[in-house]
Order: sequence, then C-alpha cells, then structure tokens
Amino acid sequence: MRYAVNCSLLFTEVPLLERPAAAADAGFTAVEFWWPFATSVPSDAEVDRFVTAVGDAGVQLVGLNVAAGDMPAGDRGLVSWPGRETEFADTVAVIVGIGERTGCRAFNALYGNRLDGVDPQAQDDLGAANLALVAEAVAAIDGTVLLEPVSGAPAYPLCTAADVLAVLDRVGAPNTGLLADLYHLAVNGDDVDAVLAAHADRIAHVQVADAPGRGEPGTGELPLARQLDALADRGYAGWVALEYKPATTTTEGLAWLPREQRAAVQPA
Ligand SMILES: O=C(O)C(=O)CO
Repeated sequence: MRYAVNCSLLFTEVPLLERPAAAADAGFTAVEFWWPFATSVPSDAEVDRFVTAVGDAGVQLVGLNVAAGDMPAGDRGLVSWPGRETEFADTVAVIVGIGERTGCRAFNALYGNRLDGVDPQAQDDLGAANLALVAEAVAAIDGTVLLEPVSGAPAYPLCTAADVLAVLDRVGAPNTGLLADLYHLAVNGDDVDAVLAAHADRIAHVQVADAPGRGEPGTGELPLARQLDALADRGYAGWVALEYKPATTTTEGLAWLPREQRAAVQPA
C-alpha cells in the first residue's frame, strides 16, 4: 500500500505550515490536507507559504480538500450551497493553481449539508453543476475530483458509496471518483466489504481510521488490514491516507505503521 498522511488531523502538535516537515521527519513522502486556509479565496502570499512548506519538506501533496465552509461550525462543503456559486468557482481556480504548482491531482469536493428552507432538488441540481465545473477545471491539469460519504454530519446527504456514485453518475465526468473513507462508510452502516467488492474500479482515493472513535488502526473494531488487502487484490493501486485523530500523540499513534512502510512512491 502507498500511504499518505493527512496533515489536518495528524501532526496537529505543530502549526499547519510545519506539518509537511513533521510528516517527512516521521518517514512519510506523501501528505494530504483539508482546505488549509481560513477563507475560500486566500491571498497569494498565503498560497505561496503553503506551497513552499510542502515543497521545502520534500513531500508530495497527493490530496487536497476544496474549501468547505466553516468546518468547525459544522459546514461540510460548498458544492450544493445555493448563493455561494461565485465563491465556489473562485476557490476552484485556487486549487487548480495549487495543483499546477505542487503536482497535486486529487481534489476532494465536499458536497455540502442540506440547508433549512432550501429544496433538496435545487441543491442537487447545483451540486451536479458545480461538480461538473470543478471536474472540467481540474481536467486541465489531469486532476480528479473526489466525492466522499461523510459521517458525523447529520445534514450531509451522502452517507453511502451508493449515494456518492449516484451523484457521480449524474455528473458523468470521467475524471471523478469515490473517496472511500473506510471509517465514514462503516460508521454510516454501509456494507464496506460489498462496496470494495463491487466498486474498486471507481475508488480514486482511500482513507482510514478505526471505529468507534476515529483513532488510528487498532484502536477500534474495523477490519482495516483485511479491507486494504481486499482492495489491493482488486487492483486498487492508489493512495491510502491516514485520516484519523491520534488517541494520544501523532508519534505514539504511528506505532501501528512501521517506519519503512510510511514512504511511498507515486502510483503509476
Ligand atoms: O469532515 C470530515 O470528517 C472529513 O473527512 C472531510 O474530508
């Protein structure tokens, strides 16, 4: 497996711009981030600092979340949020620029919560249009748009792999894929083994955490090692990102993954 580490949930002991170097020190060569800026359209200087932090650390950025609103307040994406279309288009332009400069090619576009008083059909119509927009934009850099089922967000409508695949089928863009977060899928009650068996070819990125608790593998009850083996057997050769909340410290929590398995090379 080719592992990457999510620097929005791990290495939070140090400031965000120091995390790529912390990941490199721990033996990783690939990182991913949730949207790393306070606003959907950061200044050029903020983008420069982020790109420089990744480059100076010598790690590869292999996944980046598109701006998703105020995540600590509960927002989970702008894709299906009427009234924020211009902001979404502007932030897409920023991710394309970051992709050009870093080589990042996978962009996780969180779909967005259902909104009080807004017709779900209208949200889904906008969601399809915005996903088509971001897919077309990142196609220019050979990028892929990831769509993810999320747990712990009661108003987020995409809970299962089937929910995500139905949206992607509607969008119809070739450069989209399922982000199979094995934790979110399991917590939402999806049949993860069946998803991996039926849809390995549509999985463009994988994330792992154990459940309950969203801690590192081994802290819960999920059969993650077996499921990753099943994915490999079915030809999945993409990234597996560690996207969990370390039970104690990041370093202690990494004991489950021997250092020699942390470095990765880019999948062909
Ligand atoms: O909101 C979450 O839990 C996520 O995994 C975002 O990517």
